[in-house]
Amino acid sequence: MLQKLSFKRKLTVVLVRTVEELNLCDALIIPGGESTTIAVLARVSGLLEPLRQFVKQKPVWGTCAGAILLSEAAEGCKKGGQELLGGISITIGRNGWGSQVESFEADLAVEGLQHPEQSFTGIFIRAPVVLKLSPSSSDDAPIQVIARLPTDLLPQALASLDESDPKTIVALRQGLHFLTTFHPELTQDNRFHEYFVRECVFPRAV
Ligand SMILES: NC(=O)CC[C@H](N)C(=O)O
Repeated sequence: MLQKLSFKRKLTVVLVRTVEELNLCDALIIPGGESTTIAVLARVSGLLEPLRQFVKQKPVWGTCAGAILLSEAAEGCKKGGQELLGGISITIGRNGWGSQVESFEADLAVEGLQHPEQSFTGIFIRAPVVLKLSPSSSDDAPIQVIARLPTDLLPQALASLDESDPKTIVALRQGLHFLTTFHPELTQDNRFHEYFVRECVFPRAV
């Protein structure tokens, strides 16, 4: 998705599996998958602490499981809890829309993307739900909501939610950090990738 974008500046994409590869990067996307597994693999490959340091300094976007790892607190974790990287001051709930069979797609209106008049197809696969926004100190960057799930599309169990409830938030940004609870990379639409690079990565690159 990133390689299909064209910017005036050069963008080099690296797959990160080691500390050496991480050290090559000015920004990082943590993909979806399974957040507990990603955390365990990060620990055994010696990446957990380097990732925590990276998150403190550089732009990071987490999609779905990646969004869980970027959250300061998570609910619905396996016994014994789960290691997180933190970076975004929210509490997130794993598998908040239900199991795999309750995965769904929804057309989202998103501000800040190119061609904002065109909706974006959000693909939600055992997606997490934003439970609480909790900026802990006045030093924290403000949390900016980028997209919400329209209340008429909410799963039955959540249908009565007020549209300003944090649970309707499906994309948000705090400073250099960005999360989507759905999977933009599973569409052919790279406007979220363009947004992340334009808004979070290039403005601070020297
Ligand atoms: N599509 C996904 O990334 C699913 C995330 C997964 N349910 C988790 O809790 O880690």
